Amino acid sequence: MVAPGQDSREEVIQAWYMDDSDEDQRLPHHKDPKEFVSLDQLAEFGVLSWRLDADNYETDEELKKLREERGYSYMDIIEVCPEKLPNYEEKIKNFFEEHLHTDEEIRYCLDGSGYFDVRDQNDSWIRVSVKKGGMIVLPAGMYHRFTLDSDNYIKAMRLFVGDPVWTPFNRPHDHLPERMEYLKAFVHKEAGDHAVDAAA
Ligand SMILES: CSCCC(=O)/C(O)=C/O
Ligand SMILES: [Fe+2]
Repeated sequence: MVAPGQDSREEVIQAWYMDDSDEDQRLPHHKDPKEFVSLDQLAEFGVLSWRLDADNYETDEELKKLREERGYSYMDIIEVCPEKLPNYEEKIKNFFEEHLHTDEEIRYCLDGSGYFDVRDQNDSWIRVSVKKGGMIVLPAGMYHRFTLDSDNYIKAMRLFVGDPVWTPFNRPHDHLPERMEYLKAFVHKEAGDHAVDAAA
């Protein structure tokens, strides 16, 4: 049930600052006290989010429109669990290495759940919990990582503009043009704003 004025995305996507403990990566890792991050704050770092009808993704007009608008021509479905994912242990390890891509990472959770961790502008980790119906876009050039949560299962749609490139560039890869573009657009943007203000 969504209260008036409440954003229904928050039922399936939540974000918070992480603690520094080395405990099991699949635990929530909240700070004490908890420090939540709103979906609007995430959007300031370039992380976009939607809530869609995961039970009817094959016929969903909203998904179709979104794909057309954003040019997401490619789609496949990945299930992350030992029975379904070849080289499961190696993949799980690689997903949790901090990395970036030179394209957007677009994931739509069709079932299960997982954590996408992203860096804020001060390099602190924000944990983004995505459940069934939640779709997120991480911008090209943003450092991030992925882990299953303690339910140990996610089924996700992967979308891409054109032929998919999954290559992860593990940190540090700060010299890549996409990294520099990301910093300019979402991290150093205030410096750019001040320069514009000063010039006005
Ligand atoms: C839930 S999709 C698996 C994670 C993944 O594809 C990726 O690139 C994480 O950064
Ligand atoms: Fe990734």
